[in-house]
Amino acid sequence: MRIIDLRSDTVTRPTPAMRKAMAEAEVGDDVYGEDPTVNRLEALAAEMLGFETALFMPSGTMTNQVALMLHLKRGQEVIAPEGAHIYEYEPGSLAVLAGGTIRLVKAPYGIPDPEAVRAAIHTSVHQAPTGLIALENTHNTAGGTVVPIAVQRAIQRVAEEAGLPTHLDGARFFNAVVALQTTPVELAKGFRTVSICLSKGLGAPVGSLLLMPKEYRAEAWRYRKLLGGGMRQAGVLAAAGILALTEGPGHLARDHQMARALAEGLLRLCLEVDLQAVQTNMVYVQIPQAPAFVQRLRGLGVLANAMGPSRVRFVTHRDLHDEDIPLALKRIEQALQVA
Ligand SMILES: Cc1ncc(COP(=O)(O)O)c(CN[C@H](C(=O)O)[C@H](C)O)c1O
Repeated sequence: MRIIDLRSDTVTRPTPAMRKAMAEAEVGDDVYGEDPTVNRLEALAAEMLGFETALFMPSGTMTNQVALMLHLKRGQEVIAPEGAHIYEYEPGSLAVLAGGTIRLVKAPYGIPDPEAVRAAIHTSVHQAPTGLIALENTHNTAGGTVVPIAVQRAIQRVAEEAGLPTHLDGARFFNAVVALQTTPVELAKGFRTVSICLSKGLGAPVGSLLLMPKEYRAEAWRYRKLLGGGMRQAGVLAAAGILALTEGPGHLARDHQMARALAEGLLRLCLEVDLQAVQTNMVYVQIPQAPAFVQRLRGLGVLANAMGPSRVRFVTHRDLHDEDIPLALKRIEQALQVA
């Protein structure tokens, strides 16, 4: 039975072209800055997003956390949208590594109100001083939803008026670029730092990049080393990362179409799906006893994640076959009947 893996776009495996590039990659010791393929990847990412430099790291958690360490002094607070990954799924790293706290602001569909962000900025001596404003685009737990550029700009203005830096968790940055039909430079503009993942929808096996001004690089490099993220002949991974950046974005529109088709199919099964939130490659659906449902579904050959007691997430990605969505819907219907 073919297993249809809809748990996440992190499950994407390297393409044959990536494996060939990995095998042939020119490498050196990246801790000495001598891996030519890593250097090429970092220069390519910086050029694509309009930043002065980029640093290659093993995960998006690390690129986010190094950014938080760069921006926050101990005891400072980061303002972020409710449901932010840096709060929900980066196991308390903010407190452990940056020594910071977090203040979540309401963000329907992952979109905070700029005035709510302004109101959340701490100025009183009795409060943890705000040190950073972070956004997430696309926003994972809101449904893979997109934050409009106008809202990003408005929040960047709020930050600027308060003398605060901004960070973008762009784990699915290119999904937002495709959904907004904009350019990477336009979407990244105005942020002090941007984290992007190569290992999700873009298809690389490993890796993320932190985009930043060049004056941050030395400190970011040190934090990466401190966290054990200094890699040696990482060109083997960076070679796949280069293809992820050059060829990956072209596949994302299909992922988004498949998610839409899945969402419409789930609605036909009378399941509760907010179609307005299905904007990229994710579909969240309300299903009672979600963990038990996901287990039943696994037995029928479809993998998904329960993201709460009654919430299931399905994520589409480039490794899926065209027939996988109709087949998955048939199996989901069976899993519902068994309940
Ligand atoms: C918005 C965002 N920012 C950062 C990360 C962290 O990336 P990695 O540390 O997994 O490379 C993720 C991973 N998200 C993973 C997934 O969606 O399956 C899990 C939840 O951690 C993310 O969704």
